[in-house]
Amino acid sequence: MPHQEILPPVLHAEGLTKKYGRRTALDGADFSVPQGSVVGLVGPNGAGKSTLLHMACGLLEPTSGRLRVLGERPAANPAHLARVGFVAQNAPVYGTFSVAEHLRMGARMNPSWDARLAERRITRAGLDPAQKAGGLSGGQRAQLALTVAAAKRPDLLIFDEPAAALDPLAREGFLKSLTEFVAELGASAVLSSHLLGDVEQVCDHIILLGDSRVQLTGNVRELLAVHRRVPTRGGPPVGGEVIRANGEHAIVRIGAVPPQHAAPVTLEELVLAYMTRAAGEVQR
Ligand SMILES: Nc1ncnc2c1ncn2[C@@H]1O[C@H](COP(=O)(O)OP(=O)(O)OP(=O)(O)O)[C@@H](O)[C@H]1O
Repeated sequence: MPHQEILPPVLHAEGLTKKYGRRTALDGADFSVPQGSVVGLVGPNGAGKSTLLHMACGLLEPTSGRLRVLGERPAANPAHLARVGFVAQNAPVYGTFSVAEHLRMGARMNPSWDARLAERRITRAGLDPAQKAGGLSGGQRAQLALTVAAAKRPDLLIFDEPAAALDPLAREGFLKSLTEFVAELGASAVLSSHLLGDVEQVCDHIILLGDSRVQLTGNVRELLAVHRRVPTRGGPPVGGEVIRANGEHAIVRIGAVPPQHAAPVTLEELVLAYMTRAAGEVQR
């Protein structure tokens, strides 16, 4: 049998907790995501998404618990730092530097810099190398930030709300580039987003945060396979755990004997059901 290397999870958390003073941003999070995944990190405002991403990049230390990125402590050493590319919220770039200067700076700072990949991508995105980054549109800026993060050939790309401010066309272009980069590099990616359509389009794994806790996590296809929308006309649904009952339907996590008249759910319905349940628990 050929030797198969077992890769550590791209992200692995046990009891991961972050407090800012008395405020708890993340409370005892447990999850594990296999390498090669594209992970959607979703949840309402203030759920702890940026906090989690900043811990994964080593910008913040957990208060307690454990987080491993590609099998090591976040930013454990320069070699590990080089394996992770981070694009912060609003795709920050240096306004007075040209596109070409961004690439030169990237080459100087990263030993693994792939100049050909960077130049090819800049051309494909239609960016003028001589243009100052301050004059780029939001979509162009996002493409530049993505290229700079990806040209160091990381094993993991992390994005904090990468497409939030982009119009639908620019967003589509950005998500297409992201998917192509991930495929070309053979990398994993984590992106936080409020846009469930984007998550559905590019992610094969989700982590849903709500009320500072993990409400749902797993492979999207597997999660969709074990949830159903069930009519509530004939009384409360049987055959599973009711996640959310809403007027005529309930979203149910199916048990050993699936409920009758059950229909498949979309990722949006699933996420909304768990988010609503988490919000209800907070109000109680
Ligand atoms: N530096 C900080 N000091 C104090 N509290 C903070 C700090 N950063 C975040 N918080 C709090 O921690 C919680 C989680 O914030 P975080 O920014 O991680 O959420 P988020 O899910 O990324 O939100 P959004 O979707 O609005 O960007 C919030 O209650 C927030 O007010």
